[in-house]
Amino acid sequence: MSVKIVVPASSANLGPGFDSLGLAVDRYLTLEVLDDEASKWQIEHDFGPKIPNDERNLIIKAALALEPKLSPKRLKVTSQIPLARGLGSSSSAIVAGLKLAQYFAQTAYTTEDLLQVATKLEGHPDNVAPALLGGLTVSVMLNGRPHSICASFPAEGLLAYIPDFELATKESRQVLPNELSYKTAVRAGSLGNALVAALLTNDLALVKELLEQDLYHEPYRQKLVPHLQLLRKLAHEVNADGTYLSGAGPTVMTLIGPAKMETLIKKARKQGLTGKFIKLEVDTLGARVER
Ligand SMILES: Nc1ncnc2c1ncn2[C@@H]1O[C@H](COP(=O)(O)OP(=O)(O)OP(=O)(O)O)[C@@H](O)[C@H]1O
Ligand SMILES: N[C@@H](CCO)C(=O)O
Repeated sequence: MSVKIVVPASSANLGPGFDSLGLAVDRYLTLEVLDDEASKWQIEHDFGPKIPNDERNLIIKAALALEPKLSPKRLKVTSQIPLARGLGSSSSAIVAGLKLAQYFAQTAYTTEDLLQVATKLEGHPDNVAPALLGGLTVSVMLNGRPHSICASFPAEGLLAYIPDFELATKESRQVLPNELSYKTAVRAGSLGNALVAALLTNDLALVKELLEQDLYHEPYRQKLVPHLQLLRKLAHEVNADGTYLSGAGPTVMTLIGPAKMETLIKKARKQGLTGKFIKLEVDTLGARVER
């Protein structure tokens, strides 16, 4: 009986929800077990030579982080999630490895166990939580452990603009400040609080305002993603419902009804934006094992 693990992509931050809010979306990484009693760890993929095919691969490293005694397997991974684009590719790989270990381990690991290890490996919970749990997640670290509250998401459509260049999270985090002034920190926190409240009460008009008011990361990353402000301006012209930097970028996400998407895409092409547009929906299931 072949085992298949499916993990959704994720879009983190949602502006002022930096390092806390995340949303699972309907593009997937699929991990297949070709041989569950192999002589050594192997993983087939088409991500290119930079990605290892042995136990150095992030998927296998995540599996062994949870269950070090896991016996070697021959795996195959395919993915619709572009690497280093701000759609949670690393988190999808980590969660896939943890689900693999959970499936084969003798120990009954809980979802909370997986979230804890995933967050440790990724460094923050806002991509791994939606990848694991699905939907919209609001996460916080308490005593070194991640806690994620799951919620539904009010928008009726998502349009991602994926530029044709990579932006590694590590590089994108290097431009962030070490601290903020007390006044800015208080303001930034109130914007994030209000965004969560607007999302949980389906107040889309308020979500639209708050999504674009981040003070934690977008102002500093702007120079790395110059297309963000242009797309935000064009989205306002078609009366979309808010635009934010997806994760560490360079992908930009716009909340927009399907009927307006083509108009926005045409405007963007006229302005010389040559990246890929993909229409997305929220994934509500999160990571799952399919037989
Ligand atoms: N399926 C995979 N298998 C193995 N390694 C992967 C896989 N997907 C991502 N990675 C590793 O993660 C790196 C990309 O992670 P990074 O955090 O920079 O971007 P991201 O996760 O795509 O975007 P973001 O975290 O901003 O949403 C890749 O360069 C690769 O090293
Ligand atoms: N919150 C993270 C998401 C990317 O993994 C960041 O913006 O750096």
